[in-house]
Amino acid sequence: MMQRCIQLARSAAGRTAPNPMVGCVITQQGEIVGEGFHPKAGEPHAEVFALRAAGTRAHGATVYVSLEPCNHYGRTPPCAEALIKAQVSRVVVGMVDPDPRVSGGGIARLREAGIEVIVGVEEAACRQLNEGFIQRVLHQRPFGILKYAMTLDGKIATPQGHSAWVSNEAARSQVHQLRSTCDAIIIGTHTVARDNPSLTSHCVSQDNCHNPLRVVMSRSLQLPVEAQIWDVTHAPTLVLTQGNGNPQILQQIQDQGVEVLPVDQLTPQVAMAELYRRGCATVLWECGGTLAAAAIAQGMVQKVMAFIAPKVIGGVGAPSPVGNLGFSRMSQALELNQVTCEAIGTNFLIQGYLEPPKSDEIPR
Ligand SMILES: Nc1nc(O)c(N)c(N[C@@H]2O[C@H](COP(=O)(O)O)[C@@H](O)[C@H]2O)n1
Ligand SMILES: [Zn+2]
Repeated sequence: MMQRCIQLARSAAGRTAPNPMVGCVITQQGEIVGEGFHPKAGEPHAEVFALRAAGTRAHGATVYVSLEPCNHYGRTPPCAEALIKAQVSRVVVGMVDPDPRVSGGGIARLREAGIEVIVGVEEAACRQLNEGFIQRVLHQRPFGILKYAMTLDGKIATPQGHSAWVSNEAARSQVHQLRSTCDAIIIGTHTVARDNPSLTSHCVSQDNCHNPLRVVMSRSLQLPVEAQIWDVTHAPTLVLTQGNGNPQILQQIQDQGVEVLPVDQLTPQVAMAELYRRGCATVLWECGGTLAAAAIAQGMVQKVMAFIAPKVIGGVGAPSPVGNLGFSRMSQALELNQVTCEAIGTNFLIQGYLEPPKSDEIPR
């Protein structure tokens, strides 16, 4: 049932920030009588939809929910009260809500009302479902994912910068799917100029056409006038810049509907702070090696997703996915945790989590 909750929750992936993805299932004698998920911040919580579907069959029922029911008045009233009012008997919770407005309070309120509460069922999966929300709430910044595709010899392009395509079609389609679950994607000046990416989800499935906010970090504004990313018909674009870059390009892209925001110091940290302010929970770094290294060094990358293609392109000057981190010894290498490896046809996806950087190891 908790796996079903997670599946329901995921149907709103990319659309709930700053809120979490949550799914809820209500059962009577093992039979599902109501289901729901949280579709969007400002709309009712998953429990409310499931209770509506169950109606009077919620009396004496067991409720499964991937996140602790809330007990606060936010954009919506407390779910704990709704569950008490519906006279459910038992609530099975995936994980405690890290939001300090809830954080154990919902569970305590249900127990106080005489409802049996079981906590921590499929907890690891529930935590993974909401790694963006957890990062946002606990660290006041979005969860950063660095994604790249490289050849077997560690190159993301030829020495001339040509990169279409490193990975196979199935891997690229998985990236489109990934984009549809993110709130923003960041690239730098060179990626716009060299790759001309659209950075959309290409409407991966009928029920998920969500496109994240596309963010270009550009100090110089030495950007092409013609680029797919300036077409804001299907997805918005934000250019973060510093100082007085090229005023001509600035005017031209603004005329097309692109938002330009000058900041004092254009760094990955400042970009992520701005995206946090805008409500983002999960941010994808699809940038080149220099920006990727800066993002890692500033602790703005929590997860790495590396697509590896069995190709060898060679070339001493061919770019690699991560630029200079200032390390000179292999013992300084950043090791990923919870590593998984998945075959996608003849390509591989290796992913894992980065420890937060120790300030004495990485130059900032
Ligand atoms: N248990 C649960 N189910 C949901 O469907 C939810 N969206 C939440 N969210 C929690 O409530 C906070 C948001 O409250 P409002 O939507 O603004 O009323 C969010 O931070 C979570 O703590 N919980
Ligand atoms: Zn709630």
